[in-house]
Amino acid sequence: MSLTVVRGRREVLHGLDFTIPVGQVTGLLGPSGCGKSTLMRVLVGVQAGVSGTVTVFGEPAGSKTLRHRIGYVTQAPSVYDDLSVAENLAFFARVLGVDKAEVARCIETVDLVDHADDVVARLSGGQRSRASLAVALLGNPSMLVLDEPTVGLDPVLREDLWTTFHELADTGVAVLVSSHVMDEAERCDRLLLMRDGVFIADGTPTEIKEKAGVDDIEQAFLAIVRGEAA
Ligand SMILES: Nc1ncnc2c1ncn2[C@@H]1O[C@H](COP(=O)(O)OP(=O)(O)OP(=O)(O)O)[C@@H](O)[C@H]1O
Repeated sequence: MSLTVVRGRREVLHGLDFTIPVGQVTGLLGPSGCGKSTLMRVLVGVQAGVSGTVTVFGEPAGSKTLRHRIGYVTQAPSVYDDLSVAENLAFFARVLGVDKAEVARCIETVDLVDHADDVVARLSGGQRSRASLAVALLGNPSMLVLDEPTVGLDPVLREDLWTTFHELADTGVAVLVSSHVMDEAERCDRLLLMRDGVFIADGTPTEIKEKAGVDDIEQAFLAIVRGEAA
């Protein structure tokens, strides 16, 4: 059954049907307030007011058995300012019951080895995002849900992060990345374009552009919206 979510008194997701494939980076793109974070909260099992059937690796979203299989990074930094990167990772590894050896692996994956002993408060915004991502990688999740992970980062850091997302997808992880900026679209293997709580397109960037008869995703988004309004 399709996914519908009511927040407060308003329905914010209206009957969505979708799958998130493993081994790919799926972009969830749409304007601010269209429902991207809500959809992500449903997948990790923390959203109330949900109707419909949402399964992740064959289990109902939010099942206890999925706890270690999903890594989630929200828009708010999820690391402690007064601990170093390594101390943060060691702390969360203990909380999650994950092997200590994981700490070094995750720090390496996000390329923070040179800053492992730096206190988070002294890191740049991009490095802080990487530290949050490293926490989400503890326990080797099969699915990564990343809510606007590249917001506010400079182009070089954004490029590096996208490379990391693809490397993770290449190991078989299902990577879901949200963004409200359409220029991130081309970096995704597949896109779910969202507006006002519905999907207006679902496909590869090339498929979506071809179908809309334009050569960039922002134009495709506008063409689809105008087409729907017509
Ligand atoms: N706690 C809440 N209670 C009621 N409504 C909410 C709540 N949080 C968000 N909403 C509403 O749900 C809708 C979807 O919000 P959501 O945060 O999912 O959008 P988004 O696409 O992630 O936006 P952004 O890109 O700004 O993060 C919005 O209309 C918002 O006003």
